[in-house]
Amino acid sequence: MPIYKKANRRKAASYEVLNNNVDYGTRHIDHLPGPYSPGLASPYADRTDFSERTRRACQTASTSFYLCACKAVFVGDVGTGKSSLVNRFCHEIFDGSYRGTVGVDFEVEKFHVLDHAFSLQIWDTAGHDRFKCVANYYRNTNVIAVVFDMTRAESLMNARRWMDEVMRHNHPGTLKFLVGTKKDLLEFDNHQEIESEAIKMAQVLQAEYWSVSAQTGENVTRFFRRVTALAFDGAVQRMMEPNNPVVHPSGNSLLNLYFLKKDEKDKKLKKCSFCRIN
Ligand SMILES: Nc1nc2c(ncn2[C@@H]2O[C@H](COP(=O)(O)OP(=O)(O)OP(=O)(O)O)[C@@H](O)[C@H]2O)c(=O)[nH]1
Repeated sequence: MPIYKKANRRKAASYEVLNNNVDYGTRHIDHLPGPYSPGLASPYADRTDFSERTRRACQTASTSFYLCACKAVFVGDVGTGKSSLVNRFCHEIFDGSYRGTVGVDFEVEKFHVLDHAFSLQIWDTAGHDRFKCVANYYRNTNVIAVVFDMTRAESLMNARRWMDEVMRHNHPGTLKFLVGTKKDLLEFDNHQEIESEAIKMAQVLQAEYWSVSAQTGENVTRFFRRVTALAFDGAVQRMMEPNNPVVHPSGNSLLNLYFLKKDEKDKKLKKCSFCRIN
């Protein structure tokens, strides 16, 4: 029996048959997924497992906590494939036609990390200059993914500008990724060539590099699982440091209200240990 779901809340009014091969097990994470390539320099190269403190906090029977959603912002030049990447992961769909994002779109993906419920808010922003006003949404993000099109070198050159722009609004500890899309369109040699440039750029940006294809799905799930696990690890660490200034993880009180209302049951039973929301 095929599953039907609205293809995209904003972009299309049509309904598409979802791929029944969606592996919902990908939302359960009990080991920290590795980086794109273990040999590549990455600021998080040594993060190959959850930190001991996080594991202990999650395993201790007496520790019961509820983490607010972490926020991941996707930015990059127009048409680089941000929406396609997000839609491939969230809905297992790929649409070859192009419909530019208007302003900002967001998805919420629910995970179970080390047996704790955890949500990732995915903010998919428009690359077009006329939506520069969306910069307000860059605030208080936990993860920044600068997306470039591997078939368009200039989109890689612009990655620095995008990273600087988002980092102006954020803490230096924000997790940073540089993601090359449309891997399927490149021959092996071309891919190697652009990849070596991208790795240099990732080092400059102090970001972890990934190469993906929304068309084939290559590396998409791996990438999102890595992002989620690192964000979770960071959130648990911050939760355990009560003396640190509380930086609100999602940066949008209206959205938090929405999630809290949605999880009314959870709210009654638990309170967010990080945000101290009662
Ligand atoms: N072959 C191939 N095409 C892709 C891939 N990812 C995206 N595309 C195509 O590239 C075009 C732009 O993709 P979008 O996902 O809409 O790009 P975007 O970055 O969200 O664009 P804006 O919202 O305007 O910033 C579309 O025609 C997609 O089908 C990919 O991995 N492989």
